[in-house]
Amino acid sequence: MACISVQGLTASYSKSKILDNIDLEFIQKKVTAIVGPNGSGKSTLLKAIAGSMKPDQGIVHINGQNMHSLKKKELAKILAFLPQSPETPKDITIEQLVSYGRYSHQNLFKNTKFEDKKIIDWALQATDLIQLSQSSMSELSGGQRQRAWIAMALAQNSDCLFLDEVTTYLDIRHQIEILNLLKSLNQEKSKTIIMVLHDINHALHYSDYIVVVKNGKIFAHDCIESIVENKVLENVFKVKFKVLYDENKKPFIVSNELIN
Ligand SMILES: Nc1ncnc2c1ncn2[C@@H]1O[C@H](COP(=O)(O)OP(=O)(O)OP(=O)(O)O)[C@@H](O)[C@H]1O
Repeated sequence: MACISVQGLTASYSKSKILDNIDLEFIQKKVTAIVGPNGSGKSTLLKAIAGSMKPDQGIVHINGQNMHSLKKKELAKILAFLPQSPETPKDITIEQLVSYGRYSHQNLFKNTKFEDKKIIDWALQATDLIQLSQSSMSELSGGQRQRAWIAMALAQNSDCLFLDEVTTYLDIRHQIEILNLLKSLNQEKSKTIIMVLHDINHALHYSDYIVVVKNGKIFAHDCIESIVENKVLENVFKVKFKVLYDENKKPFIVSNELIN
């Protein structure tokens, strides 16, 4: 069953059309990686689907509901979106930033403070930020800041997570920690994860499906096995990939040769 269905999505900046009449269905409770060349429209696609950019045309349904008819708080309970370079507010601590993730769950009549605090602490723990929780966001390294934003998205505790290049700035250990965490949220808490990734091996290892974007269109959308079998990634990136398999029969690629 699709949890997010996109029909006829077209989006532009000023007068230049970036996304051209896109139809797409994301499968509920699965991990989908969006890959494609620089400038192909991946971030624009994520923004337009997540509602942070107004499309020219098209409709997005989430769990059968027209996304544009949902109030901000309702949408935030269903979907958390972490853009590529979020603007960091000055003079707030990591813990304060993460607590913003609870906004959609708070209301005037019900005291949810204890539950909120528990989830905020869990998100800080999961992103290895407990020791830094009282540090100011303006004093952090790029990777620490990125982890704080991830923690905020996790604290939102929504069904779907939309993440744009979530591993940017992270060292290899934190990259794997975050990707393992996302996979476990998918497997144990049935979260639907949709993430733009540049690292093809991460996409092959951590996702169930891959969407390939090229020139503002969907070039392919398939399971890992078919994407690899049909040499889709070679065709789109024009790079020769040698495909190897790990002990769990998961494919990974080695590449150092361009296709002209
Ligand atoms: N705010 C903006 N204003 C105008 N043009 C933009 C803006 N953001 C992106 N673009 C243009 O839209 C096109 C698609 O950009 P987008 O960021 O969606 O691509 P991408 O596939 O995510 O790229 P990358 O892999 O480099 O992050 C590019 O040509 C880019 O220059």
